[in-house]
Parts: sequence; structure tokens; C-alpha cells
Amino acid sequence: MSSRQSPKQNLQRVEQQLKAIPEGRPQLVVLPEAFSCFGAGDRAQLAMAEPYGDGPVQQRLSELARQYNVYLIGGTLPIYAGERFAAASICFGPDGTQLARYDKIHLFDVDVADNTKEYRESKWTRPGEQVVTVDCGFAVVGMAVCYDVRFPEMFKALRQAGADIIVLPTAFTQVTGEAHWHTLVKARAIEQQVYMVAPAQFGEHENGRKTYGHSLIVDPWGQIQAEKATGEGAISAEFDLAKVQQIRQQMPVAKQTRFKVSLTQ
Ligand SMILES: O=C(O)CCC(=O)C(=O)O
Repeated sequence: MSSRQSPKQNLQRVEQQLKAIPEGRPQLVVLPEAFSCFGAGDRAQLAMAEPYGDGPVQQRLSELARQYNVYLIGGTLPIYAGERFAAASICFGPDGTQLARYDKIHLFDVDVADNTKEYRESKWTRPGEQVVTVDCGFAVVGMAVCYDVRFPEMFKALRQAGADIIVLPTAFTQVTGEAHWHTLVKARAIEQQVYMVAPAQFGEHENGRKTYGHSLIVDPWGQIQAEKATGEGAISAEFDLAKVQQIRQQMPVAKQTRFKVSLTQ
């Protein structure tokens, strides 16, 4: 997506994409980070933040999940969390119920050589503290967001919690995306032997921020199954559980590790 500031407009674009999906497939649809209001200032996002479980964006996502009979993950949307908001990724089931909420854990407090220069996400966003998986029936799905991709220990925790697919809604900067995006997404897929589903924001947004695009679906062998380099639109790929099991059996890295990592979950 190349999201604008208005949630209403962005949700209309989501519905256009859902309409274009062939009947009966797919089972899981993932929207990018900040799909509902990218480019709105942080203060505006705080004002737009909905209480969890209640609000127009969540209500519309619930209706869309039911109408199109899909598990639908709303990349992130601002959820009310006191003085700051949570960048929450919310999963709805095909019956419209909210199944899981993941609050972005690693916040993008980084200096980048672009026209934004200084990213200080934690100023307005309250970080999550919990790793989250959701059982989507055909697979256990691990939830991560954007900058999380640079923290492999989190992906290990998701795999240990049973994830076969990890979703990564994203709004990578143009500069860091060009340098690192494909490598990071492939690396996380190969290391944890999971499918990575990584929908991205693309283009120039109303706040002047430029995002890299290149939505990706990568299989557990690190092969790109689908990619959308530029523009808006949906990509899809088949989830092959037999392939996941075969790769894990033939190369049992999860069992062969010789480092003890203690995890807080
Ligand atoms: O890790 C990066 O390079 C980009 C991350 C990012 O843009 C974000 O988390 O919003």
C-alpha cells in the first residue's frame, strides 16, 4: 500500500484489493504497517488511536474478514495506550472476531541519511513487551513488525512458540530498504525455517517520508515466492506445510543449537 492519512480512504483501498482476490483463496491476508494512517503526524495518530476492541478501523477490519472469509491481519494501527499509543497489529478470524494483538516491540529510534533524518518512534509509541503467535487453523502465525526484523532472537522465540509463518508488516525507509530489506527477510526465513509474509508501504507519503516497497513472501528455504517491487497491489503464494516439515527434518538447526538462550515471553 501507499497509505494516505485518512483511515477511510485507506480502508477503501484495502477493500478494492480484497475484491480482486479469487474466490475461496487465500486464507490469510496481511496489510502493511500503519496501513490505516501513514503520513499522519504522531500527534494526529495519538488522536486517532482507538481503544482495543472498539473503533471504526477495527470494526471495518472485522467486517472485511467476515465478508471475505479470511484471517485478516491489520498491519499496525494506533491503539490507545495512555500518553502514547501502541503500534498494534491485530488479527481477525474469518468470523470477524479479534484473535490476537501484537504491539510492536522494537521501536525505530534511528538516524537515517534521508530527508527525515531522525526517527524517534518511541517518543509517541509505547513498545510492546510480549511475543505473540496466533493459531490460524492451517498454521501457527508469529507476529512481528518492521524494525523487529533486525532482532533475530525475537524470531527464534516465535519459532519456539510454534510459528510456521511469520508476518512482518512493514514501512521500511527507502534508504535502509535498499541496503538491507531482502537480506534481512530472507535471513529470518532461513534461520527459523518459516514462511515470511512481509507486506510493505511504498512510495512518497504526505509527510515527505519515502518507503521502499518490495512486499515479499519468502519460503523457509529463503526463496522469494512473490514480490511487489513498486506500486499498490496484492501478491500471494501457497503455504506448503510439507515443505516446512521437510526442510526442518533435513536440516534440524533448531535441535542442533549449542547455545542456551533464555527467553522472556
Ligand atoms: O529497520 C529499518 O531499516 C526500518 C524500520 C522502520 O522503518 C520502522 O520500523 O518503522
